[in-house]
Amino acid sequence: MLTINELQKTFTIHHLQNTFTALNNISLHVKEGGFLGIVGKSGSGKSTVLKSIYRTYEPQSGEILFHSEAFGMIDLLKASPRQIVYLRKYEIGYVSQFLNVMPRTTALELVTQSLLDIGIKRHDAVTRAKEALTHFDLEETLWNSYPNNFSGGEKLRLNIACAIVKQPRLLLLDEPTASLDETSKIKVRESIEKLKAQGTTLVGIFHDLEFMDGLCDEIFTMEKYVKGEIA
Ligand SMILES: Nc1ncnc2c1ncn2[C@@H]1O[C@H](COP(=O)(O)OP(=O)(O)OP(=O)(O)O)[C@@H](O)[C@H]1O
Repeated sequence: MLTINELQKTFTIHHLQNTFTALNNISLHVKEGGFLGIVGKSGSGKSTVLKSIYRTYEPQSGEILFHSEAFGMIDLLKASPRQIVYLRKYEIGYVSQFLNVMPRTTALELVTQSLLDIGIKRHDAVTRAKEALTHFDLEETLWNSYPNNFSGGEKLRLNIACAIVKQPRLLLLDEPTASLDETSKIKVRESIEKLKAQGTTLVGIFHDLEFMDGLCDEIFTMEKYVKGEIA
């Protein structure tokens, strides 16, 4: 489903005129329906890998081969902006700790919209959106409120609902449970298990190794790259 070959990403800090390597020849593979957990020290490049797959970042070299339903085998680094927009809409989901709120869009409308975007009829979209919000324990009193004033945990649960409700073929999870309490974490785990059972392929970063236990099929450990050496 996803094969990364020799991925290299450097960042240039312009005001310091300094370029450093964040990813040095990363190669990994995730089979269809599998769950790969990425672990490693802080700053070792875990989020950079996910952001490169989602094409938020553009790596300098390497390949990210994704088995797309629409485009067949595609190198995400070479995909056109249109193809990336399509894949983000229909095939690849990304959940982080942060919510991109749309101005004057209520929580319910936000989740509904992500279903309307993929062609679900409004009536069904609203029903499924309500089910997702209920599942993630977002109080009904909040459904018609604007999320910019939500607490961190509420925003996060809304964010997860928006991504999961679309049932993407590949779901990238960038520490989505970081600020959640135990009960909410269990909800997220249940949803991930359900997605897995439906055949969704997952790549996730979780600091909480207990959370990953029994969920991941494989673990990839990032090694921090420092000045030409593996630290
Ligand atoms: N947009 C950026 N511009 C400059 N440097 C960046 C950028 N994004 C990440 N980095 C740097 O790249 C390195 C890897 O960052 P990344 O966020 O991928 O690490 P991580 O393993 O996910 O860390 P953590 O576990 O702390 O979230 C870090 O040194 C970070 O400061």
